[in-house]
Amino acid sequence: MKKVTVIKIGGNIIDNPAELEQFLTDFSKIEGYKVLVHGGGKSATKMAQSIGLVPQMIDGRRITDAPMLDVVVMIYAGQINKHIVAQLQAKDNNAIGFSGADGNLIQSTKRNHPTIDYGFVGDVKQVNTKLLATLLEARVVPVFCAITHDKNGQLLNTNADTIASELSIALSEVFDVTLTYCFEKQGVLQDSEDDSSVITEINEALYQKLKEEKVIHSGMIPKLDNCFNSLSRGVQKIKIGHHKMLQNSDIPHTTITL
Ligand SMILES: Nc1ncnc2c1ncn2[C@@H]1O[C@H](COP(=O)(O)OP(=O)(O)O)[C@@H](O)[C@H]1O
Ligand SMILES: CC(=O)N[C@@H](CCC(=O)OP(=O)(O)O)C(=O)O
Repeated sequence: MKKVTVIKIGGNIIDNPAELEQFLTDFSKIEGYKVLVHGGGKSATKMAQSIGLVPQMIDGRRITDAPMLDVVVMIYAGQINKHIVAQLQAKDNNAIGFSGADGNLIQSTKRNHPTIDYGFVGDVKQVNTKLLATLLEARVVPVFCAITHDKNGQLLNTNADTIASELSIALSEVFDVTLTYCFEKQGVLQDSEDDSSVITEINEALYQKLKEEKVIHSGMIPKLDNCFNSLSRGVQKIKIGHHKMLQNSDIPHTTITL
């Protein structure tokens, strides 16, 4: 089976131009088929606040009313996505930027929660694996933002960690997939403020224990939930860590196991 590397970067890297440039240099050197998924929650929050909107997150998901949807489409599918694509082109990677609406690559359904109105938030329903595989075989480097669609003309805001996970699950039907979540820390840490406390391997039992002890909290909870879901649905390998590990596998990081 051919291999694919799926990498997700979050808002803390994107918001720091020097870090982003360094990440893209490391990413551009990865050989073989690869897919980049980016978030940008931090930039969207700043932009929303600058025009008087009040950002609200529940369980790691942004409440997305119509004005907030306009902001996230502009920031994720526009500003961030196009800058990343241009920077990858400068590094001789033939990147193309996609939302889930482009080529019907990621179709989702509007979240229907019994008590919380998330607004225009989508849960992934289906990936166009065939088109994605064709793009990879044509040596395109797909760059996905956190916007999907419902196939009835409605754009939806979808958590970028979940997009990376769902794309990886879909690609596992055809490829041997390694999914890496890159962020500003070295991995899942015993002490979230101490980069030297990397937990090198974490399984579901250890995760539950560390969650109860509040060692793992906030954004790391949905990230790890996505990881265990992906592993149980066919993804071969999942890592969490700093992007330095992309070019140097000796750098400590966390490997997820079932
Ligand atoms: N045990 C832990 N180890 C590392 N990070 C942790 C841990 N527990 C909570 N976190 C938090 O999880 C965050 C990463 O999740 P998130 O904010 O969704 O990241 P991103 O969107 O940048 O990928 C870190 O910035 C950190 O504050
Ligand atoms: C529905 C939902 O919450 N969408 C996310 C999408 C961006 C994202 O996931 O960005 P990070 O990876 O930088 O956190 C949001 O708007 O924050």
